[in-house]
Amino acid sequence: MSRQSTVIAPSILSADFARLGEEVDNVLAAGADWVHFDVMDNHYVPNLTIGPLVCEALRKHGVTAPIDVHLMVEPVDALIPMFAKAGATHISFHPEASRHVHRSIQLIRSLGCQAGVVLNPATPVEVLDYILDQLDYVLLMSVNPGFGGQAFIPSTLDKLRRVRERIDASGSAIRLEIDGGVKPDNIGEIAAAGADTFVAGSAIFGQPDYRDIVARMKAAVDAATR
Ligand SMILES: O=C(CO)[C@@H](O)[C@H](O)COP(=O)(O)O
Repeated sequence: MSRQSTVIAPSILSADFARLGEEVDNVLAAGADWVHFDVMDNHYVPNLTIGPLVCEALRKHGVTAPIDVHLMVEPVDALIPMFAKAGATHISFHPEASRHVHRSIQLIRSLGCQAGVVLNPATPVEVLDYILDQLDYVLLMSVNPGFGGQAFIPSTLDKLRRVRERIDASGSAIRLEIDGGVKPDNIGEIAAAGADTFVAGSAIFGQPDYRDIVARMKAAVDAATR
């Protein structure tokens, strides 16, 4: 398996927004690798969150870590340049929300960002067939998008294995990211099924000790993949 290095990407959806800069500083100082930035439009998903201004504010605050923007919006193309300008390093979108998926991927890459597509729990993996060679990462949703704090959908494990097979067969360094219901007690089996990049919101934010929870997650991944 051509697994990439382990990345823990806390979803700021579960952070205290009144203290966002401090929350992000603390979680990065605790050993997290990326900032996962959930953008919801109350149209593609039934919730409304944050936009490029907040991404830019984190950069101005001094955040230098990768910012992994997950667009849960429809349509997607107009927001891509705005997030690239605001400091996003990674931008992913849902294929159902773009009329021209290949074009949206090319747009992300043309702006110097890493491009990902996001598969909902009911989106078939075959959607990757004609775009995998254009992607830097695939994000599998293990909950229905729109809210933090939901339970991991178990059938995602089989889907992870199927996507991992496709990535390995491609021979390319494509990351496999998982998002939704990731906790210290299931991250090991999720890693064993093929994920290397782990989004976790409610499991991290709100915990008394970010360093402890991030370390426990990384240790569980190591134990499951060594
Ligand atoms: O994109 C989403 C939800 O749509 C996720 O990023 C969640 O925010 C993850 O939260 P937890 O399931 O880890 O609490």
